Amino acid sequence: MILKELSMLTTSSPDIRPLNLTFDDLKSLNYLHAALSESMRLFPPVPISSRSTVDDDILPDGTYVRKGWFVDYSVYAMGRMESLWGCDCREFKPERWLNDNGVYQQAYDPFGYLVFNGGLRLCMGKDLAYFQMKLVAVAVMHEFEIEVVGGGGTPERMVDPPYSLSLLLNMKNGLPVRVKKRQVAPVMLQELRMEI
Ligand code: HEM
Repeated sequence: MILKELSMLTTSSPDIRPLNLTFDDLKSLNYLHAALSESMRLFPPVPISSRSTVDDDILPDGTYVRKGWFVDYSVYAMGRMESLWGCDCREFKPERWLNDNGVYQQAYDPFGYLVFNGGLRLCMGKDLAYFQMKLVAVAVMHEFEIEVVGGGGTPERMVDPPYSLSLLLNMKNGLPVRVKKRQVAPVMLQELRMEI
């Protein structure tokens, strides 16, 4: 699906010329945006977070916390909760982020998706991060064919390489892939006159 979406940008650019992209082109990649959100739901780059209380308090569910206590929450576990995502919560399904017209929509409950935290402490680089991820994904997919080595699963089944838990979520042994260079010119970002 991502390649199909990408091909809509490439039809006007023969392979020998650079693929000229604008910010609006990147914005229009709804399926890629959804696939990134879905990847981070299952594999959040910041998998666990912690807060300490400045005073005695009572959490919305009635849990009592004393001054100086730590309250941790697992973004990784939240991304796999049936109560938040439904019975297909363990499936990789970018469509859950798209409305009937295929346009990206935010998660129903923004506090159920804390990949970039939420509320007043929402990550200030969120939009920039999506922009960078989309740009890199487009550039790589345009120029290379990538095949996961060792059977990474089918589109219906979630690819689940082993991860090691730390402050950031790292793949334990990396993800071996076979890379084949395609005979195409590189991607250019028009506004920045930048070759990716
Ligand atoms: C996929 C990429 C990224 C992820 C998953 C991410 C995630 C997060 C998370 C979870 C927090 C909350 C930390 C906390 O309060 O415990 C945060 C805060 C923040 N992030 Fe990001 N981030 C990403 C990229 C970026 C980028 C590219 C920038 C800047 C260029 C950025 C700038 C910030 C800043 C300034 C805060 C502090 C916001 C505040 O506390 O008011 N982040 N990010």
